[in-house]
Amino acid sequence: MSFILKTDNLSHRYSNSSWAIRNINLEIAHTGVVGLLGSNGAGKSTTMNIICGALNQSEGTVYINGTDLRKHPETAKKDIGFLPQVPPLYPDLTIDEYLIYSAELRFIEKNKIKGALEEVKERCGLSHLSSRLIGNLSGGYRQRVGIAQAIIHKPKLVVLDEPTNGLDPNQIIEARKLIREIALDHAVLFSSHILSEVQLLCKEIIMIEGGRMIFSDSMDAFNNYVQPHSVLMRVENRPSEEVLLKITGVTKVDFLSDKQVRVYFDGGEEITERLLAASMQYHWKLREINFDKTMLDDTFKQLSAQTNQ
Ligand SMILES: Nc1ncnc2c1ncn2[C@@H]1O[C@H](COP(=O)(O)OP(=O)(O)OP(=O)(O)O)[C@@H](O)[C@H]1O
Repeated sequence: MSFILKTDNLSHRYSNSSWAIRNINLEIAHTGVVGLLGSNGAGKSTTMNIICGALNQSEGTVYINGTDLRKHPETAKKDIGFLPQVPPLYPDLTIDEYLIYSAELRFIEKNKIKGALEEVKERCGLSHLSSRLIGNLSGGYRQRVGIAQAIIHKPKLVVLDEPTNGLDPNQIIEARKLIREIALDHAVLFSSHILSEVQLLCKEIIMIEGGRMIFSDSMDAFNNYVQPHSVLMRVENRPSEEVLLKITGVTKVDFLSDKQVRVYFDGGEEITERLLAASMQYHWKLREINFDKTMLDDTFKQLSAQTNQ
């Protein structure tokens, strides 16, 4: 199989400190969005900076479309577009001036720059703002300009480091839409520390924590992993533990008070129907029932523990 991005045991330590990332093995073979999820300091930016050639790794290899980035940076970088965490924007330039400059940096032939500029502005919804100074743009539009410079040379791989950070909810929705469109004909590596953000955008997810990869699979597999395993019930009349434990699927019961009980279960969400039926039969007077979603921190812990076994 040929990969747009492949990393072999990528590891990095800043000067003499401990490993910032260790043995990161990534493979991206097709278009679409791959999410790189990790809490602050997990190693996302370090990984992305290395993949884009902005930082030299201490160990390991990055292949872009089969080319070793360290050995042949010019060839490899033609296929990379990068929006770093702090976008490299010049507030005193207009959008046109900045994107033309970006096109020149990317060695786009002179007679093709105008076409590339118009196409990328159209794609990123910037055509009506061509001569606006970047310094006068809203955060959302600045981020679009950042994305535009990352795709102006039509790279196979687009790397976006926390592109929705600092945007307001409407701007986040717009940015998400744009990233989805770009992912139709590019492979996009997208980082975030927000699980729901990655769940909304990505078909595949890679989680790193403490510089190590702790999960890499489809979003479906991840969602199955974080399926809720307990429900919280609020009732008027305290149920009997014996009755609860006899309900199919129920594995454990914790009484938080006489009116609040956490029920652990194996299996799917049909548990609620069984609890509802039991409530009718035993007159618990069920007032509320909610799934306890596994918190991201817990998920990190569970996955880390599993990986380190
Ligand atoms: N220039 C640097 N010098 C020394 N240590 C660094 C440097 N940059 C990052 N680190 C350290 O490397 C580790 C990984 O940081 P990195 O910025 O890659 O994480 P991140 O997942 O991108 O976090 P964030 O979302 O906060 O940017 C952290 O322990 C961080 O303190």
